[in-house]
Amino acid sequence: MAKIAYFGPEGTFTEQAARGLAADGDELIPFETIPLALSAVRKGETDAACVPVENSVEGVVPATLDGLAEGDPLVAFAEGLLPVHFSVLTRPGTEEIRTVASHPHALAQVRLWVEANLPGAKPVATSSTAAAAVAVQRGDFDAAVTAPVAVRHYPLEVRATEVADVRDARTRFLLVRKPQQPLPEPTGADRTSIVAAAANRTGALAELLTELSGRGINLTRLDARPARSNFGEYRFFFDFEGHIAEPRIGDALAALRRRCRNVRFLGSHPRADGVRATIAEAAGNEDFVDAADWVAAVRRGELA
Ligand SMILES: O=C(O)C(=O)Cc1ccccc1
Repeated sequence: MAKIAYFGPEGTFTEQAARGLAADGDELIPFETIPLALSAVRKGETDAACVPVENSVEGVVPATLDGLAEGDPLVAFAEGLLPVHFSVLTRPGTEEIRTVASHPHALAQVRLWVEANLPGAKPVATSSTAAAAVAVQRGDFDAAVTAPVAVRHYPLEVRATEVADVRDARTRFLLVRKPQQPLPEPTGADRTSIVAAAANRTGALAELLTELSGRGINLTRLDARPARSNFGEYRFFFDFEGHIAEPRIGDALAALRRRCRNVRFLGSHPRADGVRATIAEAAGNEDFVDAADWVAAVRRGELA
């Protein structure tokens, strides 16, 4: 039985994702912000934390990327994918809707709907979609844009369901934990994540990318975030197909480390969508093993 911190309060999309990833009997504990959920697992108060990482419409969740790049290391060991459409909740009997509250990612995904259906209503950012429901219940705002499950937790009225400007929007969530534990086994449909503070000089990022492309490794995401300490310096977040246990990925990670001392491993785990890695010609694991065996044989004086 594990304890899992999640980005709450109760009724967030992240709670829904955490329930999908948790085992029977696991205890789910809400935290008001992403940094607080990450800090719970760092301090050992929980065994894992569930946080959103990227959305197909709005892109990355900056608090998660920054929270994983800084502080004691954490590694992702599982991921979940949720379809994202929203419900609009009000206090029962509300007639005029002047303010619409939600997490910024949610507001960005219902902007057209709000303009068309609640003209003149002012969007207000809250820490999460469920925090917006709490604020509406308290009387701070008129409407909340929430996950469909939120209405089960808060005594509010559903004014609209299936709200989304972009159909088929999806959000990816991670389960992270401290690194001193075995990594999940490779499955052939895995994702590896790293963050690297590339040097501030011509070609530094291109060199890192070339190490991956030269080994036929397909990137699934590349993001830059400010390093925060020095204006103009950036950290680069790479997600790519494959698992560190594979020779071809191990070889690439060693090369990245050689080029950039400041590289942090953020996890290798199965992909939620089950998409298998594309392997380029002469870049399969057996090619790397065969090449290393050949060098070893030559060194032993057995071949030329
Ligand atoms: O606020 C929430 O419910 C979250 O879990 C973050 C979020 C916000 C909008 C879309 C997906 C996830």
